[in-house]
Amino acid sequence: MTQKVSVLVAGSWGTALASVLADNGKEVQLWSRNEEQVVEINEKHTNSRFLKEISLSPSIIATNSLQDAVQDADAIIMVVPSSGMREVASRMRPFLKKETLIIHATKGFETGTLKRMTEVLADELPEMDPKRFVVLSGPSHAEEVICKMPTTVVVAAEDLQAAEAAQDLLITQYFRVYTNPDVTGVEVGGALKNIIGLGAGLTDGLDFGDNAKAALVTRGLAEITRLGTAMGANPLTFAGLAGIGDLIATCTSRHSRNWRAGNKLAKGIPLDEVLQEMGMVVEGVKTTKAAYDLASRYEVTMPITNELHNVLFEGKSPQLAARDLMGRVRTHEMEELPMTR
Ligand SMILES: NC(=O)c1ccc[n+]([C@@H]2O[C@H](COP(=O)([O-])OP(=O)(O)OC[C@H]3O[C@@H](n4cnc5c(N)ncnc54)[C@H](O)[C@@H]3O)[C@@H](O)[C@H]2O)c1
Ligand SMILES: O=P(O)(O)OC[C@H](O)CO
Repeated sequence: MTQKVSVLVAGSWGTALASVLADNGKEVQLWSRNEEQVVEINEKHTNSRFLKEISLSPSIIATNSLQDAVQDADAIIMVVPSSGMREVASRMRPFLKKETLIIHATKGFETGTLKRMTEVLADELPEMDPKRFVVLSGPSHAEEVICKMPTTVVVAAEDLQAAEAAQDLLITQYFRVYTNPDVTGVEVGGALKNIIGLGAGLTDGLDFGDNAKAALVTRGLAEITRLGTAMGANPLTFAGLAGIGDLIATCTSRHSRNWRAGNKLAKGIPLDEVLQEMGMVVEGVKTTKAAYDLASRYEVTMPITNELHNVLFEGKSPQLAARDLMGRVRTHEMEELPMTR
């Protein structure tokens, strides 16, 4: 029997994942709260606001009804920005079957609570087994996936069967899906790489050069690993797709919203104007604040996050932030490894 999969919501990434599912022969519903967008997807098979000039499979059915999208679904992929995860999860709860597989592909923490997205899902969907919540992450820009360009991602769940079920739903010739049991690591890696993506956009915008960007990515990975490990992640996860893989994509791609936002900040455009101009979610901004607070909660040193926080929210100039990063007290590369003289 054909599996029914619903994707919530019809932003860039949700639409690209709906497309992968349709190519994989699934019966796909794509939920949006925007009526005009639903009509456009069903009648013209386009989603022009998010993915210009792309024709979608006519088999993707858009709907405005959350009940229709949720009630008969074998699997639901949640791709709402982190700011909307709790609201959408709570609204779908009355219609949800216990057996439905819940996957999320959102990269961020909840503002205020600092919770990971599977923790927010566990709060709002208490009838569901949290071990079966799956997170999908990795280097995957919607603009390339929608064109069927070769892409690899990782799905993580505590329950291997749930991760494999997600893998089965999505794996295609051009979309290769790996499994990983480390939910915390995959969620933390996916969220924190956006901070470094913003920093890479700033670095490139200030013409700091390739050495500086390589340093940012490498030392960024060090602080992601430090916080992630303190939160319970396996450090090896950060050497994988949800860590270094996604850092490379976000810090080097012209598609990256975080890189583009950082690049605009380097031109002196104020943050609120940058976000307005982007018109798409830039998760790294809220994640910088969350990571700054998490670093304090877990007593972890995160100098890049700290300086980016000062640039975004305290009015510090990026040039001064870079100077202060370079001028930090001297240290050795692997803090955990003892040095001998
Ligand atoms: N775009 C990508 O290539 C990509 C790739 C991997 C992961 N992601 C992650 O996916 C998530 C979504 O990103 P995106 O790029 O698709 O965003 P987007 O800006 O393209 O679209 C977001 C959509 O969510 C809708 N929305 C926001 N709040 C909502 C709410 N409370 N209820 C219902 N709808 C709501 C908006 O109207 C919009 O349609 C982010 O966490 C992002 O980091 C994006
Ligand atoms: O466009 P960005 O910077 O939000 O990144 C999108 C994806 O997370 C890349 O894997």
